[in-house]
Formats: sequence, C-alpha cells, structure tokens
Amino acid sequence: MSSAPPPVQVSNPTGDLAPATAADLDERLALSLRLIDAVYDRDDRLVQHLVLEEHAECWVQDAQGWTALHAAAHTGSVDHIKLLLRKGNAVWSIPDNLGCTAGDIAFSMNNTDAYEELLAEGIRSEMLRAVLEAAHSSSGESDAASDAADDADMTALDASRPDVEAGASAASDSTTAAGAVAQLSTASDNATFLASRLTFTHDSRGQPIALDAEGNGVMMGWESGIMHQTARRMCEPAWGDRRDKSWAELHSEEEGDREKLRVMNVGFGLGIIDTYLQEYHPTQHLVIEPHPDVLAFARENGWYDKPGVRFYEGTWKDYLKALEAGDEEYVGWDGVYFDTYSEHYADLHAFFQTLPDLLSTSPNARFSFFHGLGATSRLLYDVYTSVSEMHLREIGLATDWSEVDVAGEGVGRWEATGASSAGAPGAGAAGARDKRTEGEGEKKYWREEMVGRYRLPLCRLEF
Ligand SMILES: C[S@@+](CC[C@H](N)C(=O)[O-])C[C@H]1O[C@@H](n2cnc3c(N)ncnc32)[C@H](O)[C@@H]1O
Repeated sequence: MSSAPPPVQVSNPTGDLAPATAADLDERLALSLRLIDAVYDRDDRLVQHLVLEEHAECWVQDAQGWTALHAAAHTGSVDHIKLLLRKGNAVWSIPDNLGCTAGDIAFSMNNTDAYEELLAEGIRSEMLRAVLEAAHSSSGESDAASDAADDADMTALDASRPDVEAGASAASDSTTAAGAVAQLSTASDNATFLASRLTFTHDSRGQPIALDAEGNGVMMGWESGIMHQTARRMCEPAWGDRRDKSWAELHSEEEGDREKLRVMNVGFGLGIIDTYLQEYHPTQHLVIEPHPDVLAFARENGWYDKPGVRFYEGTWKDYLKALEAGDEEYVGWDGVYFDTYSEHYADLHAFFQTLPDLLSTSPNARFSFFHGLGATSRLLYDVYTSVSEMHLREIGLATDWSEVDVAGEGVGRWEATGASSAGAPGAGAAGARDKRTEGEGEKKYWREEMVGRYRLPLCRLEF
C-alpha cells in the first residue's frame, strides 16, 4: 500500500468535519491517506506524528475502503490499533468495499492479538451504546422495555448491513428531524415491512421462500436445519417423550400429574420452527405474528385448526401491552423463541428484558432466538455473540451455545427468484438476515467463510 491510492471515500461517521475550503479538505484527505500508508509501512514515528500532532482523520477510507485501522489489522500492530482507537478517531466497525471490518482483516491474517483488541473495542462500544440508549429512553419516557426499543438508534450492526442501504424500489420516504429525506426499507424498518405485501413461493430448487416487497428473503427453507436444532434443543430432554404421543393422549395425561408444555414463538414466517415445536405436541402453542399476509398463509395451511395453537395477531410489543393491560394472561412459557424481521438489536435487547416475566419457573424452561446478528462479518458476529450473552446475563439468563453447520448441508445458498432486487449484514434488523436476491445467479446468505458455523443460543433462567 505504499503507492498512494486514488480517490478516497469520505464517509465521516461523526459529521464533525467542516473544512473552510475545498483545498483544506484535500489537504486533510491527503493527510489521512498518508496515515494509512504509514500504518501499512509500520512507520511508527510518522504514525505518531500524523495522529497526535496533525490529528489526521482515522476514519477516512482509501479506494478499497480501508481505514488506517484496516491497515493496522493487516500488519497486526496492536500498538497502532490502540493509538488509532484511543488517540485518533478510528471507528472499529467500518466495512471496506468487500464488507470486511478491520477485525475481519486481522482474523483472516491470523493476527490474534490484533483481533482480540478490536473485538474488545467492539464489545465495549456496543455495551456502552446500549447503556446510552437506555438512559436516553428512560429520560423522556415512562414505560416498558417495548418503548425503549421504539427509539433505538442504529447499531454498528445496523450500520454495516447491506439491506439498510437506501434506494430500494419499494422503499418509502420519511423526513428526519434534520429535514433530510431518509428512505425506509422493508428490511430495516418494521412499520414499512408490516405495511408491505409478501410473496410466498418456491425457488427453482423447490425450497419454500417468503419474500418481502423489495425481494428480500424474509424466511427460506434452507433455515430448516437451524429451526430443527433449535426446537430440539429447547424441548429435549425434558419433553422428548412427548413426540411418541398424540396431543389428545397427552392432554388427558396432563389432567393427572404430567407436566404441561407451553411454548411461545414470536414471528411465524413459514412456520418452520412451529412445525418442529408441534412434534412435541405442546399443551399451549402461542404464535405472535402481526403481518396479515403471514397470518393468511398460516390460516390457509391449517395452523388455526391445530389443537393448542393460538395466534396473537399483532406485534410482540402489542402483546406486551396487552399483558400489562390485563387483556392477555401471564402464562409462564416453557419455551420462548424469537425470530422477527426488520427489527434492530435494540428491539431484541428490549425483548430480553421481558423474559423473566414470560418464562415459566420450571428448571426446564428455555429461551432461544435467531442469531444472525452481524453474520456478514466475523468480528460483528463475535461482538454480538458476546453482547447478547452479556445482556442476557444482566437479566439472569445463562446462555449455552452450540453450532449448526449451515453450509455443510448445501443449503446455504438460494437462487434469485426474479423478484425485484434491492441494494445487508442482517440484524440489520434484529433478524440480521442478508437474504436479498441479486437479480441473477446465486447469493450466499450464510457467509461461512466469514463467520463460520451458525451459533445457536439456548438460554435458561439462573435461580
Ligand atoms: C424470519 S420470519 C420467522 C421465521 C420462523 N422462525 C420460521 O421458522 O419460519 C420473521 C417473522 O417475524 C414477523 N414479524 C416481523 N415483525 C414482527 C414484530 N414486530 N412482532 C412479531 N413478529 C414480527 C414477520 O412477519 C415474519 O413472519
């Protein structure tokens, strides 16, 4: 990288650069590019000078999207990483043109210490963000976790999602407080998604898929392996023997001493996890689902007629309000699963906080959620694995992780269906799914070369 790269990308994340003239701006950019080169060349003195005395902008990206932090991750210099983060204004989560954060570069170069430093920075800053968001929402609002989520700002995760980009054909406009017009996407704005139409179809391999109005995959058949494992981990061994019995048989046994099984699933999609949960013939099976097209799909496929199954037709936030108002009963669920779409990590975090009220006190009660958080980047996936585990621990839940080989089944890819394409990593929303079609050919959803295997969380209340 010693030859000076051509045009730079100016994407000041803080918005605080206000040069007086274009010449000033050119000079600042040249300084920043020199810094990237100096870091890459391991020129300690020049790096120190540019950061500490010239105050070079550490967030500026070169032609391949690299920042000085990417260069430091490549050389593996922990000292440079610390300097850029602590004394410069480096941002740990900026992706390059291939979607790689500095941490991903360090990981791919096997620079373990550099990776650990960037991971620690990511965890620290995302934990701090959550605290600030909570303080912000509690200063102006009275109420529950659900309200906290309503205000959530974009996280590093969201900022790195391809599907958060504006410009999709079906996106709608919204005017921000600053007067700028922001595009709302079905993949990143829950209200926009809920107001849009869905298509239920099959791809050319026969996999069932649900697509939103922008052509993003809301749910796809290849995720069956994850859903199967999740239902199994949630229900076994405590309820394993229920699989051999019918619902009616179990129901009559439950009038005696037999323990009941009550499960709640937030987000029906294609009903894949619900199908697996049904293998255990739950006594009660509540599905929380707001989208009218999904509800129609469930009705057409006989879900409303299954014994013990009930739909709450609204969002999980509506459901919590109904609980508080006394319109829904506190049941004590033995299994709770959360997998929504076009929400953000702050929403999932807000849902976590309701779990002590939702879960039963049975030692067998389990919670799980779809963990696609940051699944386009090794660093983001590691950061959000840790952050979600810490947030769960804060409210008294211990998490065990197991792995599911998504790519090994040969189903981690799906063909475009010809639906309109739009310009993600996904928790984008909390769902964190990068499931869009790309016109022609195939698009990998699970980038196993980046993040490895799917991590399946299984959480229980610690008493
Ligand atoms: C990824 S799909 C769930 C797939 C499901 N796990 C399965 O196995 O088929 C996401 C679902 O969450 C629903 N959803 C979106 N926003 C929601 C919200 N705020 N509350 C509850 N469900 C929501 C969507 O309509 C969609 O049906």
